[in-house]
Amino acid sequence: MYLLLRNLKRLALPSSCRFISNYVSRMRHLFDLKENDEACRKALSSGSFLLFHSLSPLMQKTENKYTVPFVTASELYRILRKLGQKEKYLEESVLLGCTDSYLAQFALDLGIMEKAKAESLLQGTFVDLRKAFLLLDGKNAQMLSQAQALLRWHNTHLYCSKTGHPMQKNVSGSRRICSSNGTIYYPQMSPVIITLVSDGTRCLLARQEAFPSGMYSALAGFCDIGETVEQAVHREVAEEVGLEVSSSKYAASQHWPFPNSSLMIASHAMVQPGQIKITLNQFELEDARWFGAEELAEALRRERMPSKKEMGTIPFWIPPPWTIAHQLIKEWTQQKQLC
Ligand SMILES: NC(=O)C1=CN([C@@H]2O[C@H](COP(=O)(O)OP(=O)(O)OC[C@H]3O[C@@H](n4cnc5c(N)ncnc54)[C@H](O)[C@@H]3O)[C@@H](O)[C@H]2O)C=CC1
Ligand SMILES: [Mg+2]
Repeated sequence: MYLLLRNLKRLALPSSCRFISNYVSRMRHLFDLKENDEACRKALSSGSFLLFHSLSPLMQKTENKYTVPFVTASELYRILRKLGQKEKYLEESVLLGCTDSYLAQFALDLGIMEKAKAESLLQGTFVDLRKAFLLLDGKNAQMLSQAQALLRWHNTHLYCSKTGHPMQKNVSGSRRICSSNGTIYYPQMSPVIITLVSDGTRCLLARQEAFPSGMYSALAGFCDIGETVEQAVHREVAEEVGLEVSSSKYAASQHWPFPNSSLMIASHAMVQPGQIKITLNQFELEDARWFGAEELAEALRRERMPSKKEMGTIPFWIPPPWTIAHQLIKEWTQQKQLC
């Protein structure tokens, strides 16, 4: 009965597309591809693919612009053959989404193949994702973030953590199943808070030693088990800069692939009146400072990471426009300049 209902539901999908919005019908189509291995296998043969090598995405440069190409299935079959792989390798792909015309989009890592040969056949370069993020716009970066996080999760969950037996991925990559006892594992994300602390006239940005030179960002930190988002904001600000938050307000969220896969939950926070003395936690941060609206407005006007050659020394700069940190800084600065 269940199977009959499932099949009827699946059969009903294309005709129902006439009555519901494109978005809803695409989401139903994707749900079907995630749940149904046969449908997803079929979608692989007409889909398009973002390619990675050892988790570094393929990028192509045309004039001064970097793009992230989607390679068609037929082109990919041809390249796999030239790299000595069988067509079956396509099933290592993970499903990302689908186009407005229901063509499925996947990501595939060619890490077991020769990198230089793959780059030459694909006329592109596999670029470290952190570097790629500084060269791309928001839409491309968000797609790469999702793709790399999913590929990484599969790559690091080859065995069941309970039985030690190998796990198999379903065709879409929405889960892995233990070959011994059937336990299902789903891709995981860690909740991370990111908060822009303000004293009413300035806001606080900080940098870690590992950040690129000159870059400052909002305070961020992983949520502890058992904590609410508000508690995590309170604790992280106290831990990292020794200040006490009096209120915080949710702003937005963003998926972030580093160091594994995080859901960044962004907020604006205020400190207790008069509490503005920063006590830096030197295990976590290299520096933290208060910045005024003028200084931030200037940083927002700069499009990209400043070049050393142009500027002599690297001035203060903030994360790229599509990052949630940038969005928080922009919102705060716009609000201050309206006042
Ligand atoms: N998208 C954006 O605009 C921004 C994103 N971020 C991201 O926020 C994340 C968290 O920021 P941090 O200041 O590094 O966090 P953090 O302040 O919690 O410190 C990191 C330390 O937390 C510990 N930790 C606890 N749970 C962890 C987990 N699930 N995974 C890894 N480490 C864990 C580790 O000891 C690690 O060294 C980073 O991944 C960073 O890339 C940071 C700033 C801007
Ligand atoms: Mg932190």
